[in-house]
Amino acid sequence: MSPPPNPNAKSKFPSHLFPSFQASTNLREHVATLLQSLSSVAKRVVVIYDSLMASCVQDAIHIKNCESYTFHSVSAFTMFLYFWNLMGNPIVKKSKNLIPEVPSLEGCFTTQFLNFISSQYEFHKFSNGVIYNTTRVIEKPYIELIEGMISNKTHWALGPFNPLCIEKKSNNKGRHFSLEWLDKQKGKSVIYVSFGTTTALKEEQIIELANGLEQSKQKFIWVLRDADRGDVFNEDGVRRIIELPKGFEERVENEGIGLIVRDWAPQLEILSHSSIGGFMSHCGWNSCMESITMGVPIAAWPMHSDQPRNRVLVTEVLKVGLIVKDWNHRDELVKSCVVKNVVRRLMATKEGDEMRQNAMNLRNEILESMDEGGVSRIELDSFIAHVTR
Ligand SMILES: O=c1ccn([C@@H]2O[C@H](COP(=O)(O)OP(=O)(O)O[C@H]3O[C@H](CO)[C@@H](O)[C@H](O)[C@H]3O)[C@@H](O)[C@H]2O)c(=O)[nH]1
Repeated sequence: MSPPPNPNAKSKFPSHLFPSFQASTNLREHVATLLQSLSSVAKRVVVIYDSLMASCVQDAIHIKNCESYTFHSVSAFTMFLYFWNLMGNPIVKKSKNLIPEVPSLEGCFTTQFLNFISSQYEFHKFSNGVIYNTTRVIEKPYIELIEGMISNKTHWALGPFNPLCIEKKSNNKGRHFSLEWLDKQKGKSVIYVSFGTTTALKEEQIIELANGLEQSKQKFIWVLRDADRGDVFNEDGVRRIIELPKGFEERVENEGIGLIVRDWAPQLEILSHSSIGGFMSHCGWNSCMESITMGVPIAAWPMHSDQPRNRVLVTEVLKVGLIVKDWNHRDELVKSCVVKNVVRRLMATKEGDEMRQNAMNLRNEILESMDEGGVSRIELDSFIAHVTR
């Protein structure tokens, strides 16, 4: 049973989810039974498994017509750095200017979780290939560096896995209230603030963020929710009522400045809305991909895991974002004046316009890459041809 998230923990890493990771290792026998039964009725059984569940799939190697492919749900940039660091940072040819300085993993994970990752990685040797939720349009150099380092496997960049075009419903029936609110705002005038599914902020930080958003005088939608629990369907137990500064919510909503969403928000639909001009994000890789594919620049506030390194990719390599939280000062509060300044820089300056343009250029390149003959299309076709050969 996973405990609830702890917003006051020193590390923002969601250790409360660890029992779920451990529990997943019990699936090995069930997976093996399933694969055996499928293998007797199919020409080939193809398993694509999350890299953190490699031990569950280890028996696939003993099934003659079964193949397994590791899926990494993080950026190729962070995967490259992880492998490269494991190998002792060897000199890599043609890597000049490609490997920026990045934070160490200190403060990113718990030791318990790092040990869990290592215990799963020893089973990757059994996989027939590796899949990434990325595209060569944005991470070609890092995929090529991985290919150079791990040359005994084929690597496929099959992302982005999120839809690139979101159809707008013809009427408002069943549409989320945040989208209706966005319909009334000017183009690219609203910043979307959300920290994914694994972050719970402490009260003082929420107050600083609220004040900073209000002082920025920019419009915003803020998804104010705690990290998911291990069992997202379990409604039992006390949930935190997240307090905002007195009168804040009524004031910003009555004045039409901002909107607070206290539950699950339709992130992709929000990001694809023409009124959105920026995304304050923890830099979880799905959020980064969704933001880039919707042409929205990022105000980067990494919390844990791969996020501090994704921050480097977003702000320094791709140049589609600004830093809110400096990882060297991760134990300090982000003050309201910092929030105010970054939001204004992103939403209301020429520098922000340039980043919006950079993000839009990447979006367009990604869209083109999915057309016949484009790099992403070729990669997907190559994977399909491989598993259906
Ligand atoms: O109200 C919400 C909150 C989240 N989302 C979606 O939930 C996903 C969140 O994913 P992500 O941005 O990657 O953040 P985390 O949930 O924190 O993801 C974990 O997993 C990622 C890899 O899959 C890592 O990169 C992160 O560091 C790790 O925290 C995205 O698809 C969002 O669109 C919503 O749609 N509505």
